[in-house]
Amino acid sequence: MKVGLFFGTFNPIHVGHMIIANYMAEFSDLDEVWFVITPMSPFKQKSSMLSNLHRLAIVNVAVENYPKLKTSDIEFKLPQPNYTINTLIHIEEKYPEHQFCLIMGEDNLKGFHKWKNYETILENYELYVYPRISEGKTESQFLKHPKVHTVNAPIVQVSSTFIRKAIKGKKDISTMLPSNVWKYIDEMNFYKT
Ligand SMILES: Nc1ncnc2c1ncn2[C@@H]1O[C@H](COP(=O)(O)OP(=O)(O)OP(=O)(O)O)[C@@H](O)[C@H]1O
Ligand SMILES: O=C(O)c1ccc[n+]([C@@H]2O[C@H](COP(=O)([O-])O)[C@@H](O)[C@H]2O)c1
Repeated sequence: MKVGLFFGTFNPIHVGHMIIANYMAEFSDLDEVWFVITPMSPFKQKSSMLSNLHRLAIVNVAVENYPKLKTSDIEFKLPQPNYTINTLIHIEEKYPEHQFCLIMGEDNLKGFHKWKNYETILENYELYVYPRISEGKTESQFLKHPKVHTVNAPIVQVSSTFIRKAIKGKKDISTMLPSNVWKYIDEMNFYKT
């Protein structure tokens, strides 16, 4: 089976993430998309971060009605910050029967040369890149690379930061999260203080 790995902190997961995962699962040759919940992303500050288990629980709620979308907690036991190359090695060992690819926004591809062992990643894994509005230029070595595939998924400009702030500000942004996720977050009183 061909599996696309979508890495993120998902604090919380929102419709922007869901639409990309759904589009990849339905309109590319990927059989499944796995959300890999990252305890600590190498370049991100931990601001108002829910625990790993709570973020995983929210993503589990989000995917419960989509058989092609799954979650992975493989990074929970790996050293932090979580470098994707380490996770890929572990996931290959755990699931030798699957072929793994990376799902990445064009914004992340712009900074990909800063990732740990990015050359090794590119040599060994296909990258499924979706468009995002962002500053700067994507290096042509990446855009032209035979392992990089552009997938024309819709652009949705929502972020977890926006959602956290909006919930704290008592705004009703329920349309920006899957409805069962909104219900769960609301019941658990996440991000309200
Ligand atoms: N609206 C969106 N559409 C497509 N991709 C997104 C969107 N928001 C985030 N991503 C990408 O999804 C991956 C995981 O996202 P992440 O969990 O960091 O969410 P985020 O919304 O960027 O979070 P935060 O606002 O807390 O930084 C990252 O590679 C990120 O660039
Ligand atoms: O491996 C790296 O060097 C590396 C550097 C930056 C980001 N990543 C991965 O990319 C994911 C998205 O990154 P971010 O910073 O956009 O949240 C994050 O969850 C990490 O798994 C990985």
